[in-house]
Amino acid sequence: MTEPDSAASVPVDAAAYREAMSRLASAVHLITTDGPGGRAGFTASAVCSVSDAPPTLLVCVNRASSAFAALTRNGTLCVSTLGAGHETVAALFGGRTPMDERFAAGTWRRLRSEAPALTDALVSFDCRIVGRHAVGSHDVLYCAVEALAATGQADALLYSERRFRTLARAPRGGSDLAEPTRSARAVGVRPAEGPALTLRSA
Ligand SMILES: NC(=O)C1=CN([C@@H]2O[C@H](COP(=O)(O)OP(=O)(O)OC[C@H]3O[C@@H](n4cnc5c(N)ncnc54)[C@H](O)[C@@H]3O)[C@@H](O)[C@H]2O)C=CC1
Ligand SMILES: Cc1cc2nc3c(=O)[nH]c(=O)nc-3n(C[C@H](O)[C@H](O)[C@H](O)COP(=O)(O)O)c2cc1C
Repeated sequence: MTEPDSAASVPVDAAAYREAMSRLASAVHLITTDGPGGRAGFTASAVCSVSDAPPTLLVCVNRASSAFAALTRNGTLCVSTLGAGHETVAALFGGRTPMDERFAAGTWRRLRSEAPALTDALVSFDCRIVGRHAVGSHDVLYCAVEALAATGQADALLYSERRFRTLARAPRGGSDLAEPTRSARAVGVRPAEGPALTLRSA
C-alpha cells in the first residue's frame, strides 16, 4: 500500500464532487409523468439499468424538483432517451420553465401508462415505480419497465463537461438497433399495445 497522495486529492465537498462528476459523459433522458398528480417532467442523467429479470431501471430525482410530487403521486413515469437534435427540449426540461412550455417543445405518445413518451426518442421505457429510497437530496426511484418503444434514428445525445455533445451511431450492422434491413425486433417486455412490442430500426 502506498501513502495517500494529499497533493493530488481534494476535499470532497459538494462543489468538488460536482466538478468531478462534470467529467463523466452521460446519456440524457426526459423523465415524464401524467395522471392524478398532474403532468410533469425533467431532464435526467442519473438513470441506470438495475436488472433484466425483471427489467428494472433506476432514476435519481431531486426531491426539490417541481416534478417530484407528480412523479410520486402518479406512481408511473416514462424515460425517453434523447438524441442529436433534442438539445432544446433537454434544456427546457432542465428546469425553471413552466411545464406547458416544456411539453410544447416535443411530440408525445402514450405507451402503457399515462406518462408521455417522446415520439422521436432513441428509446422510451414506460415504467411503474416499484420502490423508492431517499439518499441525501435525492430519491432513488426503482422502476419496473412495462413497455418499450424505439423509433429515433439520430446519433446519441451525451452530457459532458456541462455541455451537450453527440455520439455518432455505430456503422450499419454494428448493432441490432442500427441494422436498417431488419424492420423490427421483438423484445421480451410487456408490449405497449398489440401482441408484440417492436423496436423499429428502419
Ligand atoms: N443528478 C442531478 O440531480 C443532476 C442535476 N443537475 C442540475 O442541472 C444544473 C446544471 O448542472 P451542470 O451544468 O452539469 O453543472 P453542475 O456543476 O451543477 O453539475 C456537474 C455535475 O455534477 C452532478 N450533479 C450536479 N448537481 C447534482 C446534484 N444536486 N446531485 C447529484 N449530482 C449532481 C451531475 O453529474 C452534473 O453533471 C444544476 O442545477 C445541477 O444541479 C445536472 C446534472 C445531474
Ligand atoms: C443534463 C442534465 C441532467 C440532469 N439530471 C438530473 C437528474 O438525473 N436528476 C435530477 O433530479 N435532476 C437532474 N437535472 C436537473 C433537472 O433537470 C431540473 O433542473 C431540476 O429537477 C429542477 O427543475 P424544476 O425547475 O422543474 O424544479 C439535470 C439537468 C440537466 C441539464
